[in-house]
Amino acid sequence: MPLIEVSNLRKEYRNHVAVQDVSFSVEEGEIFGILGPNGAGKTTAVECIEGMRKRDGGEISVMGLDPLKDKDLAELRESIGIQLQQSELPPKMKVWEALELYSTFYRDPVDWRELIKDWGLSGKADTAYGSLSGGQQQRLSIALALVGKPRIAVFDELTTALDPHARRETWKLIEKVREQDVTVLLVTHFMEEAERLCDRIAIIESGRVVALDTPPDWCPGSMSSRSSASSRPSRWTTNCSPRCPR
Ligand SMILES: Nc1ncnc2c1ncn2[C@@H]1O[C@H](COP(=O)(O)OP(=O)(O)OP(=O)(O)O)[C@@H](O)[C@H]1O
Repeated sequence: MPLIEVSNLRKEYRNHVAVQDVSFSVEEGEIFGILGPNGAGKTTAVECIEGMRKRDGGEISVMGLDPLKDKDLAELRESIGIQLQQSELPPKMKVWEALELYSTFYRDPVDWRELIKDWGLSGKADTAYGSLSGGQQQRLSIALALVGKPRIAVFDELTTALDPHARRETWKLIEKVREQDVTVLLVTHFMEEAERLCDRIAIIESGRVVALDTPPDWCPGSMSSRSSASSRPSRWTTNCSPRCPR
């Protein structure tokens, strides 16, 4: 049984339909990518999965739990690690303070001192969040997502603000998360990132899944009859992968 199953998800904001019809499933142990241009509905879709937003239609099952049901949601929050958004921590909060605070959110948290070691933050425990480099902030973000010993981690544009070197370093960390038996849902703008990391990807445009595949089988040309390639932002309009069969 898939760990996450999304069927015909729909979400509206007032009179704007952000997610029209999104369906995919994620198997345990996968790194599953969600790729698409700005405003496509990627974040909205993952927030419905996390239970941060209430869907307007369709079905979602995460480990057999329905994020719309309050009883299930409490259980779900114990099992999903959600990445910190950049503005969520006060700049003066120290690394250890953030980890200790997050530990209080979970029934059975991991010892945050181990996370500091595991995620390369030794020597930074007393450093304020605002004084960390971009890469260090992302390390903390990953560590915070793992405090509750989740089965699923959701990373939404974790590498967008990073330079290419820090981005590649962060890719290694995402692989390390998977090695710890955590299933990863990864929202990204970068095709290269999806190709490098993901077992499968869903490409979302205008609130719909327009391609669902393993990265080597996917290429922008294969979508030309379903969407306008010229309307895609350059950040994710890449050439086909060298592994692309076309
Ligand atoms: N709280 C909100 N209220 C109203 N409209 C919203 C809200 N959040 C998102 N939207 C709109 O819903 C659509 C989908 O937004 P969403 O953030 O899910 O897209 P995205 O694919 O994650 O985009 P990005 O890559 O830019 O983060 C966009 O048109 C956005 O403007």
